[in-house]
Amino acid sequence: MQQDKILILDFGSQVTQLIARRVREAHVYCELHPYDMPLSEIKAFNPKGIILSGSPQSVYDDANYHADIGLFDLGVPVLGICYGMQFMAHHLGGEVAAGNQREFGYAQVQTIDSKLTKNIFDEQANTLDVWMSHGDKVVKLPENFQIIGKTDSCPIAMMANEAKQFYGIQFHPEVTHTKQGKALINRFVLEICGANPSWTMPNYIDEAVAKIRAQVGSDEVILGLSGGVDSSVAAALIHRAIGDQLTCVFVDHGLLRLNEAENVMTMFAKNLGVKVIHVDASEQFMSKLAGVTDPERKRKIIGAEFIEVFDAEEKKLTNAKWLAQGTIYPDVIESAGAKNSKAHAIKSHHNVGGLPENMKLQLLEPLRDLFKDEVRELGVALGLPREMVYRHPFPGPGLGVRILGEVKREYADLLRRADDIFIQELRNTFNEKGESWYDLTSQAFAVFLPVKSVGVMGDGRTYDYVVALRAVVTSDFMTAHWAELPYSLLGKVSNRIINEIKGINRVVYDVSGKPPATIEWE
Ligand SMILES: Nc1ncnc2c1ncn2[C@@H]1O[C@H](COP(=O)(O)OP(=O)(O)OP(=O)(O)O)[C@@H](O)[C@H]1O
Ligand SMILES: O=c1[nH]c(=O)c2[nH+]cn([C@@H]3O[C@H](COP(=O)(O)O)[C@@H](O)[C@H]3O)c2[nH]1
Ligand SMILES: NC(=O)CC[C@H](N)C(=O)O
Ligand SMILES: [Mg+2]
Repeated sequence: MQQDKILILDFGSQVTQLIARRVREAHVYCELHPYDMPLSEIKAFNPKGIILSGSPQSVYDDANYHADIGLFDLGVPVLGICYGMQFMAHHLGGEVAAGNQREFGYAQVQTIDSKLTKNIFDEQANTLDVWMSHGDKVVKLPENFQIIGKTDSCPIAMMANEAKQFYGIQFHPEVTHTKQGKALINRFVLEICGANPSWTMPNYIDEAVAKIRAQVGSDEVILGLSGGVDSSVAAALIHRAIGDQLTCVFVDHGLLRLNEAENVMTMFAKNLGVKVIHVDASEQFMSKLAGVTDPERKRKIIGAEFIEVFDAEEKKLTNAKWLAQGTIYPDVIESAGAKNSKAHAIKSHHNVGGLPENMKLQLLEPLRDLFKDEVRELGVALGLPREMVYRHPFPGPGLGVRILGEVKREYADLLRRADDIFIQELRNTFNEKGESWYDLTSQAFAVFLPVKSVGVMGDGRTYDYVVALRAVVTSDFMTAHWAELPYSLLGKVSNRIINEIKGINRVVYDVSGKPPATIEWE
């Protein structure tokens, strides 16, 4: 089935990804492309509508970001958001100027009837509660446009050429702070563009299965299974498509969570009938890591060892031509961004993603177009248990980056148990709305500090290790707040860890945000 598609041209706003999220939530497929996508490619994409994003730039600057204005002649509806609106105004004969006052945050827009705002109001007729973030504004309308919304400080807050179905809005409908934002995007996508809301997970599964079958034919596929969300969902999807042609390799580096290996094997091999090779490489990893304390060296060693193990397993398969990976859409967008970035390398992230080129395998990445929550929805639709699909992410190097300094089996064993207690208590403690603290945090874990402190237990002196608890709330893992866990929960976790695990006599809670700290300690 041919999906209707919306094209989003990205002029570099911080929140462009959210536009894509909102369109997908309306069950319409969309893709995000750089603003300078050539017109021929835009035509070939055949969008039902185009959305122009916001931007840090100003349209009247020489260095402005310039999309091909031929897009206004394609006969498809266009929605310009913030810079996108200013771009539309600037190129269709209107005028944009620097405002004398930056407008940032909440504003109320008084609307005038238009197709874009039809039926989106409940009782408070004709006012929108919106989030603004701009310094420039449209000061003169382009020809055949009319004002469809205004605020006190921004007389042209919304504009439209209804005949051509061009709409410009100065605020950001994609952020949740804009109360009717979702409704506005739905109006644009479903009513104005007339896109068919056929982007649903069951439809997606059928399509993806057919595509995987066509792509791999009778070849064998190999996949690194971590027990995390992305590789698990990829495995389930590919298994649905090609059954036993898929072989998963699950590497136990000795730095996994408590019972992880058993859980992964039970679920995939036993319950789902997926072929999984369980490689116990813990000796190999531990001996390579012995005596190494530098975080970057540890990461490099773990990465290189992963490759060794993987390479060796691949050689045992006779007909493997494909390497499957759980790459998801934010990975694709971020790595495109990273190519032009001059950003500092803070840590080398390791997964099997950096496999050596001489493996000569072609990449199979069936989740490339999906956001994380869509991947989760897909996992549930494929029959994976919710508990696994809604897990916190777990880094490839595992406990290796959560044991500070030298990694020892003894430390890993203590840490695994402490971590398990923390996670159990998060899962079993709820806020007043009945949500578990596990679900209220984005990632939580324990960290092993190889320092000893003095304690007293049962009238005797102890001299044991320290464990730090880390829990963060974040939507993108690029920035994060430490989670404000209830003291009673922290108290219970601390008590249990110290009482149940001989060797740990002190528990501390990490109250650092990212930045300046990172989420993992190494
Ligand atoms: N222990 C492991 N054995 C085999 N492959 C692994 C292992 N750890 C990581 N990988 C590979 O590295 C990839 C990237 O890891 P990453 O943690 O980013 O994703 P994930 O584990 O699938 O999902 P999540 O983000 O939920 O942890 C995985 O998809 C998997 O293919
Ligand atoms: O697959 C991975 N391989 C890695 O090497 C790695 N290092 C950090 N992380 C995860 O990335 C997110 C951000 O972590 P940091 O704030 O510590 O950089 C957090 O979710 C971390 O758990 C990794 N994931
Ligand atoms: N968020 C935006 O798109 C801002 C656009 C433009 N840079 C302005 O300040 O008005
Ligand atoms: Mg993982």
